[in-house]
Amino acid sequence: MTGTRPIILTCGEPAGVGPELAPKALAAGVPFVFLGDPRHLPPGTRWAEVATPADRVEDGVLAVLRHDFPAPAVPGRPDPANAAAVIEVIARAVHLAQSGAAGGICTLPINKEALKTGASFPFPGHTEFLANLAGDVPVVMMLASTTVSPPCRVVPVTIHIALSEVPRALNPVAMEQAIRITDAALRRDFAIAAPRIAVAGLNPHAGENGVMGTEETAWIAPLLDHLRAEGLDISGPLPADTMFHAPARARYDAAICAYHDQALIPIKTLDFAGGVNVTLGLPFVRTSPDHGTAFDIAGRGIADAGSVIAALRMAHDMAGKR
Ligand SMILES: NC(=O)c1ccc[n+]([C@@H]2O[C@H](COP(=O)([O-])OP(=O)(O)OC[C@H]3O[C@@H](n4cnc5c(N)ncnc54)[C@H](O)[C@@H]3O)[C@@H](O)[C@H]2O)c1
Ligand SMILES: N[C@H](C(=O)O)[C@H](O)COP(=O)(O)O
Repeated sequence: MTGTRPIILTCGEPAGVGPELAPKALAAGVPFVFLGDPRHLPPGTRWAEVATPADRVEDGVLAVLRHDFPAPAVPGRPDPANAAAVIEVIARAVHLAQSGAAGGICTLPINKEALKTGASFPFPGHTEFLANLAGDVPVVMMLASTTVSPPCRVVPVTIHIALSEVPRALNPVAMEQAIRITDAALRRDFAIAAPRIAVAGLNPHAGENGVMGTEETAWIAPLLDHLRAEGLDISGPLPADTMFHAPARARYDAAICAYHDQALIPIKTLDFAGGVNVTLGLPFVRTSPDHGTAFDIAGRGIADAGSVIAALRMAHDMAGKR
């Protein structure tokens, strides 16, 4: 069965919290294989090398698909010499997922700056890199809570761009694409038969009828009317400040937001330890914890594994539905 194929857990930035979270993630209780350099794992980790994702290891032992890095990992201090290998690991995991050898991928955090400095990484994050590896397919980034009720699921239409560029990048084509991809993924991957989507405005009070900005009246509201006429269940444009408290969240399954922080502040505030980043629209399953490399605590063994555990379980669950 598809859902029983292991998930590939990519090592991410080895100077971050990724390598210490990998053995803790065994608590997820789903089959997965760590793809990275075993020399970066914390001392005392019980691990065994496997040749393919399907190979079995003893319970309580981390299965490792070996990818040798040129330099050791010093917690909190990314080495530019390792940047290219971090990128190779992601590409190798995608290949394993696309070939059918793995059920999907779950990515431990990368440090964008370290990859840019060390390997001229031309993408702002995994999301854009994965879309490129998949053949430049349109994707959206969704972050989903796993431990709060009603759930919080958010999709920023614009992702890793400067705030000053948001009004120009936010347009009807991008918003419609985000809504359609989200609607389809909620049906396919989250088993929601009739998804309810809420759309945030860009401006305070969703523009308050043009008094505080005109994007809502000029094109967001007409676009939503058009999609409603097609049968999509959409509310909005809504004032973003009042759409994330519990009674408001009970009225929708996912919130489409204008920009990164409008979307990610509510989810990371409500469920930092259980939030999952999932890329929708890819031909393979990809999830990730919601946090970054956490250089300030890396190597101390105190990083919370809740988010990566939730991400592995979600990837396994999604793979089973495909
Ligand atoms: N999926 C990804 O690859 C991903 C996701 C988010 C951020 N990042 C990258 O990570 C780097 C650092 O980003 P940041 O500092 O904004 O966010 P961060 O999530 O790394 O850290 C923010 C704060 O949360 C704490 N924290 C993070 N993860 C934790 C955990 N598992 N347990 C306990 N505390 C934890 C950190 O110690 C820090 O105080 C950046 O380069 C960013 O782009 C990558
Ligand atoms: N924007 C995400 C966040 O702040 O959590 C994060 O940078 C991860 O993005 P990728 O999955 O594209 O690396």
